[in-house]
Amino acid sequence: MPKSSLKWDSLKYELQPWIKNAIEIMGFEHMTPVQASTIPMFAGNKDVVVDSVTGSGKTVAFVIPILEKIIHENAIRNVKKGHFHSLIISPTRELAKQIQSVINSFLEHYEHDNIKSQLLVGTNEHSIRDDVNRFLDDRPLILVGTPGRILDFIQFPNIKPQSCSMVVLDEADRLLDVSFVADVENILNLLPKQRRTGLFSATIDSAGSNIFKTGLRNPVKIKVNSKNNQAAPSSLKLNYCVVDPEYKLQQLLHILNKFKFKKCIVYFPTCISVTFFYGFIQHLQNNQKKDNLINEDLHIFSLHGKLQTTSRMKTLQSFTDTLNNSVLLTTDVAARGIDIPDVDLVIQLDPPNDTDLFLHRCGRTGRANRIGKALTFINRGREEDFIPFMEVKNVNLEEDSTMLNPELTTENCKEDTFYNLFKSWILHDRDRFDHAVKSYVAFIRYYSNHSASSIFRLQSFDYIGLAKMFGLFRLPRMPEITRNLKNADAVTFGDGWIVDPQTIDMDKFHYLDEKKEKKRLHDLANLQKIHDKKKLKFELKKKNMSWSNKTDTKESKTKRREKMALKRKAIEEELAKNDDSDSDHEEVTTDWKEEIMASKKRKHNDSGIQGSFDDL
Ligand SMILES: Nc1ncnc2c1ncn2[C@@H]1O[C@H](COP(=O)(O)OP(=O)(O)OP(=O)(O)O)[C@@H](O)[C@H]1O
Repeated sequence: MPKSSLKWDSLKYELQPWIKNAIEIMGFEHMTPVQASTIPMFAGNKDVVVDSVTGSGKTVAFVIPILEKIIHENAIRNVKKGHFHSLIISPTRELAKQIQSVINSFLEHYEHDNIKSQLLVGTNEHSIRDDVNRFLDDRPLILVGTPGRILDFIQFPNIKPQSCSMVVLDEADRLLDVSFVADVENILNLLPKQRRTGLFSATIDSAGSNIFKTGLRNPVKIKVNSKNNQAAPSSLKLNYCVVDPEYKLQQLLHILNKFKFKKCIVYFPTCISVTFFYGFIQHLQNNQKKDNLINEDLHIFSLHGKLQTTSRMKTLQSFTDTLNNSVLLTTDVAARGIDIPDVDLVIQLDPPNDTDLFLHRCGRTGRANRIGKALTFINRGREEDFIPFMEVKNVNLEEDSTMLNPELTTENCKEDTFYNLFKSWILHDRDRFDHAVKSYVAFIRYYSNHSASSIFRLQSFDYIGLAKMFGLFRLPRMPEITRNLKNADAVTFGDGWIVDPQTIDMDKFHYLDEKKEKKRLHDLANLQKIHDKKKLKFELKKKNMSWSNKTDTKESKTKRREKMALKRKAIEEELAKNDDSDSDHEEVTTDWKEEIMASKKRKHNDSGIQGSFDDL
């Protein structure tokens, strides 16, 4: 698009003077291409499906049409108490809050205070009833929130969705995937059919035919790629480097220590790994003077979906407000939509298990034509196929190993003081060990769900390297490891030990927490008292059974119970039908008994000793 056609004056839609004023004060000299294409359509009478790269200004492209429509439809007068004019749905609380602040930054320039917005996100601080009361008191015209909370809210008797005339699904492909689509459909079914609908995302094609579930009417598709037809903006440098899993954390610290940045977002695969590594990194910072492993001036924050809403919002704000050397350790909760202008570096410790998320994560930097760098760690070996795989999706990644410490490879690094330090931190409190094991197991689970499963293969995974990255000295017992780890004995001390088992006495490995330690000692004493060999075997099995097997057993138990209940119901129905037929009764009873026998047999077969690892 030529620059002249991006002048606000050239827009084929006359904006309200106060909106023009707001745009000028916000310093938006030109429209972005997506704004130039979307505003006249959406503010006119068209439904839109907008597919535009990350950081290209989609929020303003739907906020301006909503504000314009409110004025044109005289919603301030026409929308009665209990009704609202527009609804914006977002997949995360953080994004919903951010959208609301963009709306408010426009409304600051409106001469009256009768256009208001309200945030609807789940929090412990106020209930839906509080949201409803506030809504009835404040009479906001625009609602912004997450699907679950919005659905609960609009089903309240006092809330009348009949006047809603505009609805926006931001990150629409995410809102239409399995985890949200049912709620979103239910919300849309409660809204009037005569409305304008807008779907926005940088990866909208992934929504496939689900976009038709949104009740679009003759939509216009607006697509804005970057200059070279790439799926990422041209201001964003996409790099990768090949690393050995066991040195990943050290490489990350090396980069954070050695390179200058304002804000850096580091993506971890799971919530538990964020808390685990955050804990260790905090320890390194507290001992910075002694160990000198992390720069004093780094400000480290952690954010993930298992934290309370208020704490999440506060962390994001602190990260935004810290101007230099600010590092956010996070998960995909902060992958989509989050707009923090000064983020100049994104690091992914592993590619995400959904390839669309790769673009969203990278897109937290290089926004609105600012320069940004996104670096992805790829495990040496099979994972290197990820690069050509992404090329096919119009995502070109360039290798850049210049930020790495070349000493940190399995070949070069003989004595690993960092690993020893990590290990001794874990050995200080058994809770840390439990945490490490859980994080490790969660990672394997995460890895096994990769959408590109031919590249991210459990069969060729470096389980020992990963265990070292988590500071573990013994592999947890998992079927995935037993099945896939070849030559375990050659590289370990046997029985899952990565270090010499003589050096760690598991019976003396204690919890700092008094209660936990008391229970551990009590269980240990009980175990020592058992002289009956069979019982001891059983208790040991219970204690050492692998984490994932425990879950599997629980799951299969529930499944079996459900199956039995269904069977019982079917038999009862059958009996009721054939009340007077003895032979049939006999046949059914036999069948029922057989089922019980088979179930007992199954239980018996399942009860072989599973493992001898002393983990969870
Ligand atoms: N016309 C404009 N000129 C300059 N900057 C703009 C303009 N419009 C929006 N921006 C800025 O661009 C940045 C990115 O905008 P926004 O968050 O809407 O992107 P997005 O396309 O929704 O990205 P994502 O797909 O990652 O959600 C914001 O900081 C916003 O203030």
